[in-house]
Amino acid sequence: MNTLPSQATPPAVVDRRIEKTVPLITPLALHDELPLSNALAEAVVAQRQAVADVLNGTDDRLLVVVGPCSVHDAKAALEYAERLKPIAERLSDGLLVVMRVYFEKPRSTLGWKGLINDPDLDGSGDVNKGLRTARALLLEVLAQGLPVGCEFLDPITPQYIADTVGWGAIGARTVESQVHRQLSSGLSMPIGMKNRPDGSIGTAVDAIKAAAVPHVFTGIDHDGAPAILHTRGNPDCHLVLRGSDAGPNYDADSVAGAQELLRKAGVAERVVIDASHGNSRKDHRRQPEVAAEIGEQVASGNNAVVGVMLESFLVEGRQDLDPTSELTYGQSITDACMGWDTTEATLTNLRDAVLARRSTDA
Ligand SMILES: O=C[C@H](O)[C@H](O)COP(=O)(O)O
Ligand SMILES: C=C(OP(=O)(O)O)C(=O)O
Repeated sequence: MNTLPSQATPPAVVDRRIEKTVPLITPLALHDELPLSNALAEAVVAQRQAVADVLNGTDDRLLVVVGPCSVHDAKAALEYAERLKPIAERLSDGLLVVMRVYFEKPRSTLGWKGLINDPDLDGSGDVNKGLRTARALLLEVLAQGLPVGCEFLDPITPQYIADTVGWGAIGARTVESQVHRQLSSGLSMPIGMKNRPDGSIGTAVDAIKAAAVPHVFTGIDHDGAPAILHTRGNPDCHLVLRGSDAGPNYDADSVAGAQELLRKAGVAERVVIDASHGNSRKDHRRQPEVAAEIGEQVASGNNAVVGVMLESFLVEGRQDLDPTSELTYGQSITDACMGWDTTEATLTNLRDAVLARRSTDA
């Protein structure tokens, strides 16, 4: 459906490159359709507090954000959640497991932008369907008893799903953006700020400082009406080291360097390390060894390492989105992921590292 510009605006100057506009469901309508029950809302509040406790060191476990690079098939993501839940429970003496349920993909140039943007995987861009599918899946994962982690990319979509999210990320490509820092200052959950793709950690530290304080910016309210949002500031933002185009930054010296930057900036010295992306040089087979090295730092007593991120799915590797062939069930269509067996072993090693750190601290 095309909308018309205001009578007062000469058509020659408006929307010259907008092909069409389609009405977007309001946040309220989506929440009414797919409500978060009181019981699940209480769970989300508790999950966010649990994440904050790990970040603040009042809980000595490791936060582990693990799951597919992106969700393209809700059924496979739910099967992943069903498998993850018992492992998360078994390892809960050392790990706080959050399932990575990523719906928004920031692209370096072009590519599929995630399930919210394009749920039919064909460029048709049915965002209303994407939001419905995403929210329904988030509710199902929560019902499994797992906290969820999402990247926030589009500044409007949080109004539709953020009530279900226990941990969020601002990605490497947007961490310098004022829009994303302002957004983070108003989000209700802890937010990980990733180092920039070129390796700049200072930019993520700046983002942590910027998001910690109140901001005023424009957005939409729950009714979908344009609104001026006044935020309170988010004290739970933290650094995520994800390596860079030039190579990894998970080694002990890089972590010490990052701690120094955080200390100088006057923010908490806590670091989550992403074992994928630049840290695995985008080779999923390296993630277990990266996680093992992170585990060694943890086991040797480094309390600044508070979390690990892993990209993992039912089937290892990745596949191209090719309209002429069937997709392999449970395999990533964005970055390559570890497979299920490797994931379970990697999580177990990380738990053992936490137990070793605990015995060193005792
Ligand atoms: O995590 C996912 C990707 O690394 C990110 O979306 C960038 O992907 P691209 O470089 O293939 O666009
Ligand atoms: C895009 C991602 O990571 P990064 O921002 O570190 O590239 C991601 O985790 O999906």
